[in-house]
Amino acid sequence: MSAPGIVVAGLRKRYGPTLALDGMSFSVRPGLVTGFLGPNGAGKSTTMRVILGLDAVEEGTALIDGRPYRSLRHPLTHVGSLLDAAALHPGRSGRNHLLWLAHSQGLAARRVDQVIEEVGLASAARRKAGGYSLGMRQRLGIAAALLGDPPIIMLDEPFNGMDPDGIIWMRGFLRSLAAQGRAVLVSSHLMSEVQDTADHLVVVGRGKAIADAGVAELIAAASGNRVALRTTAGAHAMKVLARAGATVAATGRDTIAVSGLPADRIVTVLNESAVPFSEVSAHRATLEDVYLDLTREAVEFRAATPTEVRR
Ligand SMILES: Nc1ncnc2c1ncn2[C@@H]1O[C@H](COP(=O)(O)OP(=O)(O)OP(=O)(O)O)[C@@H](O)[C@H]1O
Repeated sequence: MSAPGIVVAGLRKRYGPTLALDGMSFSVRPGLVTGFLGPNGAGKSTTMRVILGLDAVEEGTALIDGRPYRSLRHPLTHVGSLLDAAALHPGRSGRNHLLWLAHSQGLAARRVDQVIEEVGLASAARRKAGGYSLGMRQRLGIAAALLGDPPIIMLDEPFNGMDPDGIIWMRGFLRSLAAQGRAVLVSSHLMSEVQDTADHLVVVGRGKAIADAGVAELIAAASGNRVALRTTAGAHAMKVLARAGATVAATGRDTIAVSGLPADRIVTVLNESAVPFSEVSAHRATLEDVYLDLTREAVEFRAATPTEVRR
C-alpha cells in the first residue's frame, strides 16, 4: 500500500549558484495540521512547487498518496493548494473563476456553490475578483483548493491579509479539515497562529528540515523545568535562591527565571527570607522561542541586535 499524505525525500535543487533545496525530507500525515516554518529563503515555497510538479529537482522525490503529482489524472481530487492568492483573473467574478476551474478538471458545477459557502464567500461570489481584499482572495483560493474534495491540502501563508475575524475563522477551518482526516500543510511566519492551529511542525532552514516533531513535544522540550518569578526585590530574591542552589537570571524589570529548584521550594525559600513576590509560575516556552532557537543558525538575513550595534 502506498503511503498516505505527502512524502518528500532528499529533494535537491539549485537556482544558479543558490542551493534552494539541500536534502529536504519530511512527511505530512492525514488527520493533522502540519505547520511549515522557516526563515525567508529557507525553501518552503520551492518545496511546495516541487510537490505540485511546478519545479523540477536534481535529486529526490515528492509523492502525493504514493505517486508523483504529474502522474495524477485528476490532481485536484488528490491535492488542493493555494500558493499565490493574487493569481486570478481580475475581471472574472469569484464564482466564475471557480466554475472555470471546476470545468477544466471535470468537476460538477454544484460543487462550486458548496465550496463558496464553506469559505464564507457567498455574499461576494458574484463580484469581480479584482476588487477583492487580500483576505477575500485567500478565501477564494481556499475554495479553489477544496473543489475536488481532496484528502491533502497545502496552503502557503493562508493567514496573510486576514483580519482578526478571518484569522479566527481560518484557524477553526484548518482544524476542521484535519478533523475530517485530511493531511493539511500550512506555511506561515505567524508563530502564534501556528501554535494555536498546528499539531505537528516541520521547521526548515537553508533547504533542509531541521525539526520534524509535534508542537506540544517541541514546546515542552524548550520549556525545560524553569520557573518564572515576579518580584519587586529582584536582587534579594536572586541572592537567597542562588544560596539555596538555584540558577537565576533576570529576564525583565521585575521578572527572574529560576531553574534547579521546584516551584514549591522557591516559595518556601522566599518566604523564609521575607522576600516579597507576586507570582511564581512554571515557565512555558512559546512556539516563537522554539522557532528562534531552532533557526538561529539558519537565518540568511538577520538584522544586528541592539547589543551588537552598541558593541
Ligand atoms: N525562481 C527562482 N529563481 C532564482 N532563485 C530562486 C527562485 N525561487 C527561489 N529562489 C531561491 O531559492 C531559495 C529558496 O526560496 P523559497 O522561495 O523557496 O524560500 P521560502 O522559504 O519560501 O521563503 P519566504 O519565507 O521568503 O517565502 C532562496 O534563496 C531564493 O532566493
